[in-house]
Amino acid sequence: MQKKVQSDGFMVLAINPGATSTKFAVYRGETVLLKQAMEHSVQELKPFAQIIDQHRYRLALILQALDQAGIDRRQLSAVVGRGGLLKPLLGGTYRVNAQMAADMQLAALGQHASNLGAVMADDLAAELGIPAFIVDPVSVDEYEPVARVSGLADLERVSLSHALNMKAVARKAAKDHGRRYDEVNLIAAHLGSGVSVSVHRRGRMVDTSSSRDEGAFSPDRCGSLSGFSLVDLCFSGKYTYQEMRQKMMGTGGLFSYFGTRDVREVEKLAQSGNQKAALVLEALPYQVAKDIGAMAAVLAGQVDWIVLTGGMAYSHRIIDDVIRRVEFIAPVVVLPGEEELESLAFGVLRVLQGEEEAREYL
Ligand SMILES: Nc1ncnc2c1ncn2[C@@H]1O[C@H](COP(=O)(O)OP(=O)(O)OP(=O)(O)O)[C@@H](O)[C@H]1O
Ligand SMILES: CCCC(=O)O
Repeated sequence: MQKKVQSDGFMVLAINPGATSTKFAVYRGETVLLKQAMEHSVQELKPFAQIIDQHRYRLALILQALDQAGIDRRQLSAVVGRGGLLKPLLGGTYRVNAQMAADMQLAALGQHASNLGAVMADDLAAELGIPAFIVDPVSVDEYEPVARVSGLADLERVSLSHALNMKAVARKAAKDHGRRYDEVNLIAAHLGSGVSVSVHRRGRMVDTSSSRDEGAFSPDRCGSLSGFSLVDLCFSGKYTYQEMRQKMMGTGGLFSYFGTRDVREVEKLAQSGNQKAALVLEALPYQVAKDIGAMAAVLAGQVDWIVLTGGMAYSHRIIDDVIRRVEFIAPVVVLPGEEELESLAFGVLRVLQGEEEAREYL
């Protein structure tokens, strides 16, 4: 496969599929040429039985947007997608190969919108004869053996998290302080539709919690629950297996209390005097702070910075309460939103420019 390079740098399309949105951007070198987020309504995605079935539909929307913006896709040097629920792997940039595409189609480790990223990138790259990549997928696993022990011999703790954004903001926080990611100790918390809290010890993400199955709840995920109560609910006959999984990730968290995943709507409820909303909005940062405290113990208190990121980091009500509870541990850096498209594109640029080797997925 030939490397296409324009006179003014490599041109990369980055694709970040979320549960209800597809974000994408085109970069020439480090300059962004086009950045868009398309929202998908529940109605729009209803015809697709499985999340992965949406890949052609979402890709067609991106190609339409490129045409409308006058961007010739034949000029692209590479396509990169957000990496999904793959086998556990080290952080870095991976070439999409047949094994990865097949694993994403099968969704053996579960359905997740990020599974679309590799498949969409691969589809377009194959048409254009250019390489497809993913960077720091949700299954980045840099745990040490001690972090894998769950306390029940049947089960092992797994590393599934918002690795892409947390590694990106951890790198940024280190760089902004004149340090390298691999020489500092950080705790990064991604506060989005899902919450992940992670420990970064000298460039490796050695422990995480994720509201998908552990730790703080989030706008639509329930996080840790009382084990006995959960088992009772599963066997109560009230819900099917699929419904219970949906409760853990999709209709849990704030959604289960208020029927919305939007923190701003719950904030409005609280401001209008709804006491339940005020209480649940107090519990969310309380639980995030508890996770951060636990991760500080992983580092034996040797924490350079705590970094808070994700959409909820725009909420003063939430973020100020987390800061109040954890600032005794280390200085807190707030980087609201996400750096995911940029991190995807820059991860690939490092490979195209020969600064880093692409990893092979086995
Ligand atoms: N300005 C804001 N103030 C308060 N909350 C906000 C604001 N902007 C976004 N949010 C909240 O952030 C959450 C979504 O965050 P984000 O956009 O990072 O998530 P996502 O990309 O949908 O999912 P994920 O981060 O789990 O991949 C929503 O609950 C939203 O209401
Ligand atoms: C699957 C890990 C990240 C998330 O909760 O979405």
